[in-house]
Amino acid sequence: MEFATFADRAGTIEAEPADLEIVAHVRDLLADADDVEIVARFVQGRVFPAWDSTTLDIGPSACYEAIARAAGTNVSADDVEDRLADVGEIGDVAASYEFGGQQGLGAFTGGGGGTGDDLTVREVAETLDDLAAAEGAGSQDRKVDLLFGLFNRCSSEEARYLARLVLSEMRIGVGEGTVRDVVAEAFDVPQDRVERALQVSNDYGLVARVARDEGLEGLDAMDLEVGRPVQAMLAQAGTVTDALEEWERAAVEWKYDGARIQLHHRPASDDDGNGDGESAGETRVFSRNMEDVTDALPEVVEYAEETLDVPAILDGEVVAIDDDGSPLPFQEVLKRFRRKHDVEKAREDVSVRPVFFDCLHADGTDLLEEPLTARHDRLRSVLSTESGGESDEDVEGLSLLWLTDDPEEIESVDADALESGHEGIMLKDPDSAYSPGRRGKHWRKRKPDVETLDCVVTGAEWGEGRRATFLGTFELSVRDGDDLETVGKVATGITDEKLAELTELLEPHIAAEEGQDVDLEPAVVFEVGYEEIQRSPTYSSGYALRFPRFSGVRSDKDPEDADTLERLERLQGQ
Ligand SMILES: Nc1ncnc2c1ncn2[C@@H]1O[C@H](COP(=O)(O)OP(=O)(O)OP(=O)(O)O)[C@@H](O)[C@H]1O
Repeated sequence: MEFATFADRAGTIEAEPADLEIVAHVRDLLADADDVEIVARFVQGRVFPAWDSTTLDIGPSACYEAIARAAGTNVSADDVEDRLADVGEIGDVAASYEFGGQQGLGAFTGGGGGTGDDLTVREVAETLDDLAAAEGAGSQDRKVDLLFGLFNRCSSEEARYLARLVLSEMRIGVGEGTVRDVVAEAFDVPQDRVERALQVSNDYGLVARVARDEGLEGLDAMDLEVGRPVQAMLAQAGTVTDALEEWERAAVEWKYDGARIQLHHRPASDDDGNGDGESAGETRVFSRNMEDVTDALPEVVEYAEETLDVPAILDGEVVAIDDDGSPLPFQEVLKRFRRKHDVEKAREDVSVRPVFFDCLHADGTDLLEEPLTARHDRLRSVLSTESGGESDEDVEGLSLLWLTDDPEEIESVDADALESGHEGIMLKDPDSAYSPGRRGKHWRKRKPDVETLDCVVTGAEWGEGRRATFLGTFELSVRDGDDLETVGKVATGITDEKLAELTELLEPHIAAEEGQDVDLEPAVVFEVGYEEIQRSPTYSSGYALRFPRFSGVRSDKDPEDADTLERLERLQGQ
């Protein structure tokens, strides 16, 4: 499909207010697209599959520079930025220039430019792949060159959607749910089977292509793949009473105070069955958001290599421990989690150990549909280094599980969990399947402490005096659909050292500044405690947090994972 056609259809979808009509337009778009795999991603504003943590790694200013270069010699990146400040949206800005005819890479890549001649969605996808792959010295220049080459071949409308795609701001009203429904409709396959295929693959493009080319049979044949992460099953807050009432008995586990990991392991073998001799084996570790964190957690890799002798996908938590093996607070894990350099040194300071509580796949068999208790049994057997007869306590790295209908036993498990330095307990429905990406009622978390909120940091103020070089007084927001609404400001509970760290973290996300006030693009999530939620006209959410306290950065969460206005309202009503 030509990118011009895609841009034209995207424009129609964006202008359409009615949901049903949007679905019809997207359905026609997918049905007409030869490159349905790419179009199904682009229309959601995705360049890569949902499971793939590859990023373009190109900031707004590099994008402005590419636009400026393609727009002509009289335009600078600053002009683009100024226009953005006036117009407010990068798509409108890009569409306001005339591109093409600039000498440089665009001229060599066959584009006459400006008329949307023959740029295809595939060429855009391939160029963005190259752009993402550029690394090392000079890579930023190479990225700008590649992007310039694309813009230089764009008509205004193509440029509008290219700019938005590159900066993850597509926003034409097409979400995951729409694409899921549309794939079912467009290729005449049942919705629940599309849903299942999405759960195991996490790839809307692939599912669309398989549905089109291979129909139901192809979809049903899609399985989990070791190495391709699955969305984590999530929990709701809950009580013991509710759990026992609904399920009669509950599977009770400690709620380990660490960070979620998903381990994908394929052991090395002499022969992988393909008749082509040896296979090297592979271990990958993914975070809650499916980012590849393997290199940061060598202990987990070592554990897998020592323990597992069948291919497996395991779900668990990585916990930081002190020299005696006692758990350290969650923030210590996060220090290790995204560490890219000096991992060995970091490991000397804080070491981590994995604890696994679920098994999604073992030795060629997917287990998502199996009941929790069966998955736990399978987990025990894959983690057991000696054969047979071991209890959970004897198996290193296995989360303990109590199956009980006795509230007193649950209380005592809870007390032990807290005593051991963990967060409390999880209550799980023993008969439930594993539902990737769902925050369903089959998993419930029970935490003793007051609730905290995970808020997006949307603004800040430069400090005064000795704090003049630090950002402080952070503006907090919660999600409301696609919007962010403010709920308060947090300034307390933060040391100077922490402020310096937060400044370093937030400074790249400054979108605008006026005097001491700074607007931040949504990128960072803070966990904050508070005493009360009050109704208040001061903030756009209509609520204010009383005595908000900074408790940490949720670097494992994206703004899309932050708390919602709905949750705030619920908590306020309690
Ligand atoms: N035994 C366990 N079973 C499931 N999750 C566990 C367990 N122990 C610790 N956890 C952690 O608890 C989290 C479940 O809570 P939830 O689904 O609400 O995630 P969350 O939004 O990260 O919440 P929280 O801020 O409470 O960690 C899991 O993501 C996991 O990281």
